[in-house]
Amino acid sequence: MEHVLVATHLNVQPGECIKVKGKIFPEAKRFAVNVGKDSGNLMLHFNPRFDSHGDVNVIVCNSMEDGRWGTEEREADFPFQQGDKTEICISFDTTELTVKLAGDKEITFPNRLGLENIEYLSVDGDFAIKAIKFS
Ligand SMILES: C=CCO[C@@H]1O[C@H](CO)[C@@H](O[C@@H]2O[C@H](CO)[C@H](O)[C@H](OCc3cn(-c4n[nH]c(N)n4)nn3)[C@H]2O)[C@H](O)[C@H]1NC(C)=O
Repeated sequence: MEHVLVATHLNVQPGECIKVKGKIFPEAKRFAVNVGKDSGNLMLHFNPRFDSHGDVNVIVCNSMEDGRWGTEEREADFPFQQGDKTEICISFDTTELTVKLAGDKEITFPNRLGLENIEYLSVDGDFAIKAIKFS
């Protein structure tokens, strides 16, 4: 699994926002943004799929605990286009994560791991990162 970016020791607190700006490859099949404690403990695996694992234009969200995937949640909205620039903003509190997307779309996902901060961020797949911003 190739990572486009891995960042650690971030200590992002509840209410703060992790902004990931970039460009989706023209022939993108999938990309993913992962946040959590480390690569095996993810509060959120945010995985837009253009055509991957049999999913077409679906956002798959999941968590991972000690290397084991949790139960997937699939989102109806798909505000992504291959070849487009996009920006996602991830924030969290003790109960849930919020992902702000283009077009004022918002997706929430339960904070299943109950983590109190985000130390780890990784981005992988068909996505060219332009900027990462913590605010
Ligand atoms: C229907 C058959 C059994 O269910 C399927 O089981 C697959 C394997 O677990 C599920 O795909 C995984 O879903 C995980 C989230 O729940 C992850 O998205 C996992 O991908 C991990 C991954 C791949 N990559 C990657 N980087 N670069 C590329 N090409 N791939 N990086 N991380 C995917 O391989 C897939 O989402 C799931 N589909 C359904 C409908 O449940």
